[in-house]
Amino acid sequence: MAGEAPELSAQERAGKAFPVSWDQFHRDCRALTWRLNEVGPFHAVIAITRGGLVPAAIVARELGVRVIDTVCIASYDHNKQGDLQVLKGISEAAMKLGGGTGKGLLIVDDLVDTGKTGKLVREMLPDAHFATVYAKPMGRPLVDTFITEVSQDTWIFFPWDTALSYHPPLRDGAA
Ligand SMILES: O=P(O)(O)OC[C@H]1O[C@H](OP(=O)(O)OP(=O)(O)O)[C@H](O)[C@@H]1O
Ligand SMILES: O=c1[nH]c(=O)c2nc[nH]c2[nH]1
Ligand SMILES: [Mg+2]
Repeated sequence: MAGEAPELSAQERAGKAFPVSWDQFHRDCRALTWRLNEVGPFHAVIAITRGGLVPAAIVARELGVRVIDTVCIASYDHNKQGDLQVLKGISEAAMKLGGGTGKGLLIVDDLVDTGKTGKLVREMLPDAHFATVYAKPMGRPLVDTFITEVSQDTWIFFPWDTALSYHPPLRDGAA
């Protein structure tokens, strides 16, 4: 309606920014794998797409796991969370490897925020190990292993979503 303030996106509501470079992300994924190496071995990695694909590739490479499956879930349209949509479920072959409950499977995602995505996948694989690179407080209880916690009012900017651009000096009012 005319005159109404536009609804803020999740990213705008977050307020604080946590930009992550490719280099930092690779290091954080390696650090995550050091921890996961103590927990495994794992029969397969289940990547929550799309964000989980990048850490899943790095973690699987480091752990020597060659079976990788996806569970395809969409929730944030750009940066606003809508209803969760399962676009593709876990394959029969991966389900079999996890004995139907996910035992010995490793679920990987880039982050947990509200925890809605993680909760849905945990329900599909209750005995799997769930790992994320980053965690916000609301989603943290759902995760078995993660590397860095950021506050709930922080938006994480991943390298595949961003590009280098000019940033004005602080004294000119830049955040
Ligand atoms: O804990 P939650 O509040 O559920 O949010 C976390 C999820 O949100 C992002 O995925 P998104 O749905 O944006 O899709 P994408 O991975 O394809 O970018 C992120 O990759 C996590 O999967
Ligand atoms: O790029 C992203 N950064 C975030 O902090 C976030 N939270 C949910 N979904 C997200 N996507
Ligand atoms: Mg995702």
